[in-house]
Order: sequence, then structure tokens, then C-alpha cells
Amino acid sequence: MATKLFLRPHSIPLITFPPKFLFPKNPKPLTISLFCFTTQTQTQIHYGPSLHQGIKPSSQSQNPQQQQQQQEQSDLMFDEQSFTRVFDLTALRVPVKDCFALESRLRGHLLNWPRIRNIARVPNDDVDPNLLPLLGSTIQQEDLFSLERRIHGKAEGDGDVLSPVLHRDKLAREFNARGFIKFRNLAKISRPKRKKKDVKEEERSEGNKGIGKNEIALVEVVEEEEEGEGDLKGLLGDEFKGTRRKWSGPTRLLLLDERYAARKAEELPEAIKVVLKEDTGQSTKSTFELVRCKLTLFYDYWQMDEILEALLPKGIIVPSAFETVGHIAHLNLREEHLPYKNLIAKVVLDKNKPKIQTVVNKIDAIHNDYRTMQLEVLAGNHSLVTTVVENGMRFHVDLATVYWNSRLATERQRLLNGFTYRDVVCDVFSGVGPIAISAARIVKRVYANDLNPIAVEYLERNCVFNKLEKKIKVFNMDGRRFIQAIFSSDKAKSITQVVMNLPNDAAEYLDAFRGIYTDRPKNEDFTFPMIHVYGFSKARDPDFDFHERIRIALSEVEVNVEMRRVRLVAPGKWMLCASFVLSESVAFADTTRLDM
Ligand SMILES: C[S@@+](CC[C@H](N)C(=O)[O-])C[C@H]1O[C@@H](n2cnc3c(N)ncnc32)[C@H](O)[C@@H]1O
Repeated sequence: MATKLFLRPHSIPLITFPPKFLFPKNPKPLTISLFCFTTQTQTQIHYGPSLHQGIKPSSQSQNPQQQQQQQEQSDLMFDEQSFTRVFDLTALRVPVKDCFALESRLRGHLLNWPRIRNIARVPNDDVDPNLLPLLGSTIQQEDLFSLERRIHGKAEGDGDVLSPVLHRDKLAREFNARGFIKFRNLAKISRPKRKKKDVKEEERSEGNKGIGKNEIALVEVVEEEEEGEGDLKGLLGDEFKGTRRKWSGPTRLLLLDERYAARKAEELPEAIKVVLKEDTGQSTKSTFELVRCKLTLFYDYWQMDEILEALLPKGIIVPSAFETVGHIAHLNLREEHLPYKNLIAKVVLDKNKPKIQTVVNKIDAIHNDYRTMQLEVLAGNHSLVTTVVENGMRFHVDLATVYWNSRLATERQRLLNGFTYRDVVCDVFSGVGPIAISAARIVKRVYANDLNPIAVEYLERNCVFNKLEKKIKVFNMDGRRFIQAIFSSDKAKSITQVVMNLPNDAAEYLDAFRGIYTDRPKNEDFTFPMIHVYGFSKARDPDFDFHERIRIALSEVEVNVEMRRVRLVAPGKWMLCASFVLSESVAFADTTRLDM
């Protein structure tokens, strides 16, 4: 929570300004009809704008195309345009060359809203720098428009587009006549307009990031109507308003803090008044100008939680987090969210594009052997095949048919940190290979196994994909059979680490280690690997509980384990990892007699 402190001077020294700094009494009303958005009682002090503030433009001002678009959207679920808010602001119009110096000088008095630059651009505030040397210093705005019309292919007078050849020819003749012929410049200015993308990039590099039509926000100057202008406008049309101002070089708008909206120049803080005064003092022709403007924030401006808060009924917790698996956002919606699941998914998708392309919800707890999730696609494309990057490795997964949990990435990394190049790893429940394949980069060799044939297919593909297929041998069998098979083979001698990540029941597979070396000649060399077994516990003492399960599975009175709590997977339910060295008594146990 942030609180803004305003320091207000007790008395404002009287300064007189030229009339252009004072707003006229009859500013031209906005062309759209407005109504105030009803504000809810806010308990939090908000930083920046909020959907409870500003003015919501009415649908009457929309053109038929917009209305149809809105209709289509509301058929889908909700109307994005209902999130448009217009804010009245005051801005200082300054020459480009001064704007950065003034920005740092007036810091604290400028608009300080997230994702909105306080230096704004509006149409016709600039001229192509390549043209400037050709234009000289005496250019008027009308000249500029006339020139731009010619450059962009319009004929003088009738507004018809000239063919590119004629247009070029015309330019050549005119420039020739004036003795300015410079073919290089001519080529530049008669070149077709650059693609939209390039223009946008340029705008961004000029510090106008994200501001532009159909993006997050739009700044427009509210032109003030002067006496007699109404009649002229009727004659000349709306375009007239843009040409009235005498063009005095490229300008930018410095958006002033929202609290100065609609204030007159003499009501502004001292710092701004001093800037204006200095400007008028320097020459009779002042270059700074106070203007009123509208800042329109669109649906794309607002954050996911702001949109959801406005859409969901009061009292419902706004879902704010989701798990990401490649291009898929994986929600875990509560019962109360289900009536709004499609709406929530659309917002998640809209606010996280392009990284997120699909939004799914888990519809049931994991019950099956392969630990796959029952997922419902709520928004976006329906493909659940994706690529995940973890620990610098890339894994293909199909969430519909194999297990994947990105939340275990840190744990997997911790486990890998304990491996060295001397190790040989045996991954009993490997899935598509996040541990096995990452380990293969570090260790000598990996034996990876999974019961799910589709997971094994992906595992093999991922080995190749990460160019580690030569270091990994893949098996597709039940975990218990796999342990028995591999430890009865010659490979047993080399295995130093065993990973058992099937938290629901891996501990119950530990009995497979009993007597694994019993039938071997006693004079052989034996390796006693370190076993890392994962498990869940809901007990009051989860460490003790899990330890007991391990001890019982191994039929041992005492097992020396190093216990770690990995994470809380649900309230009161821990995921644990127990690491211990396989003991001689277990490996050489006599499995023919009845144990405990
Ligand atoms: C919790 S996942 C862990 C996968 C992988 N280690 C990871 O971190 O993503 C457990 C894996 O064990 C496999 N599995 C389940 N029962 C099995 C069994 N009896 N034998 C071998 N693998 C089994 C499942 O198919 C699943 O891929």
C-alpha cells in the first residue's frame, strides 16, 4: 500500500501569464457523451489510475463497426470496451529539445502512473528530421502540411493520390526549380511509407513505449474553441482544428500529475510556474504552452487482477496465480470460480499473450497410475503438447498423457547439485526425463525407467533433443521389476545414486532392494548407492511418519536417513525427500524367511 503526500504552499505568489497559458472559459466539449463511472468504496489507496476512476465513454459515441465488434465480444463473454477509461489531464507542450531537461526538472509534478510515459506524443507534433534542413527555419505549419501532402502522394488542391511516378516527378521538378536538387534526399523522402512495425519501434525508442492507438493508451489534446471558430469549423470540417496552430518545430507533451487536471496556470505549483515564467522571460515568443488533454486507457492497459476484480462478483477471491508449462497456463480454480471459468481464462490469456497460448483448468485430483492430470481447455488453442525449458534443457511434454510439474524445478536442481561426474544414476520413475536428462549432463551414465509407454516415448525423444541419448539407457517397466532387474545385472556395480520420485507410493517400492545382492558371490565388489525417495505426509510429524514408512518397507529396525521437507503441496500435506545409503543388511537380506 502506498500513500501519496502532497506538499501544498500556503500562499501562491501572484504571477501574470500571457493569455495562452490560461484556459479559456469555454473549452470545446469532448465529442463523446460521458457519464461518470460509479465509484465503489475503496479501502486501499491505489497507486496510479483505477477502473473505479476516470470516465467511461458511452457506447453512443461508437461507430457501427465498433458497436458490432462490441456485440461480438459481449456474445463471447464480456465487452473489452467497458474497460476504457478517459482521464482529463493538463500537459505542458514543449519543444522536443527541451523535453528531457524539463522532465527531470519537473519530476514529482509529472504524471506518475505505471506503464504510462509522462512524455507523450500526439499526431502532427513532429517532422521528419531529414526534411528539416530542406525547410529552413521559417516554416509555418500550413507549409508543413502542404509538403507532407505532396510527399505522401496527394495532389495539391483536390487531395487525389498521385501515382508514385508522377509524385516523384513532381517532387523532382519542384526541387529543381528551387535549386535544391539533391537526389539522395529526394530518394529518401519519396520512398513509400515505412511499415507500421518500424514506426512503432521508432515511437518506442523515443520513449513513448506502449502508447498509441489500439495499444494500452492514447493521448489527445483537447483543442480549445476560440470565438468564431465554430463557424469556420462548420465550413472547413474537423481537419481544420489541427492546422490552426502555428507550427513552431517538433513538440512533445509533458503530462502533469493528475491532481493538476483542470487547474489554471496560476493554480499550478511553483516549479511549473517558474518554468513558464522563464520561458516568457527569455523571449517575447514563448515556446511552452499549457494544454488540456485526454488520456484514454484501454482494456490492454489494465492488469489481470484489475480486470478480474471488476468482472467477478464481490467477495470472490480473485485468482492471481497459475502454473506455466511451456505455452500452457494451468489454473487450479476453486468451486466458487467455476461459473466464471471461461471469463477468467480469457483474461488470463489476453493478459499473458503471446507467451501463453492455452489456458487449462485441472478438473480432478490425480488418481491414475501415470500421474497424468484431467485437464479442461478453457481458452486458446487446444494443443496440450508443449516444450518446457528447465535447467537449460528442453523437454517436450503432452500434458494430456504424461506427468509434468514445473514447481519441482528447484527441487530437481537441488538434487542435481549433489551429483558429480563419477556418479551413475538410476531414475526409477523418470517420466519424460527432467531429472534423468539433466543428470546425464553431469554424471557418467543414467538408467531411466517409467511405466507409462507414452512418457517413455517422450523421454527417448527428449534424450535425442538434448543430444544426450548416448549417456542414457531407457526402460519401460514397473519400478519394482526395474530395480530387481538392474541390480541383478552387471550394471549394479556402477550405480551410485537412485532416484525414486513417485511421492504417493515410492516408499512402498523400497522392499525391492531387500536381498538384491544376496545371490551374488560374496567376493564381488559391491556398491551401496545413495537412495533418494520422495513421499507425501499429512501426519502431525511428517518427518517421523515418512521415516516410519521407509523403515517398514525396508524391514529395518533403524535406517539412517537425511530428511528434507520439499514443499507444502496442500494445507497440512508435505512432500518430503529422504536420502540414505542402502545398507548391507538390506542388500544381503535373506528374503526366503518371513520378515517382521
Ligand atoms: C511423479 S511422476 C515423476 C516423473 C519425473 N521424475 C518428474 O519429476 O517429472 C511419477 C512417474 O512415475 C511413473 N510411474 C507410476 N507408476 C509407476 C510404476 N509402477 N513403475 C514405474 N513408473 C511408474 C509415472 O508414469 C510418472 O511418470
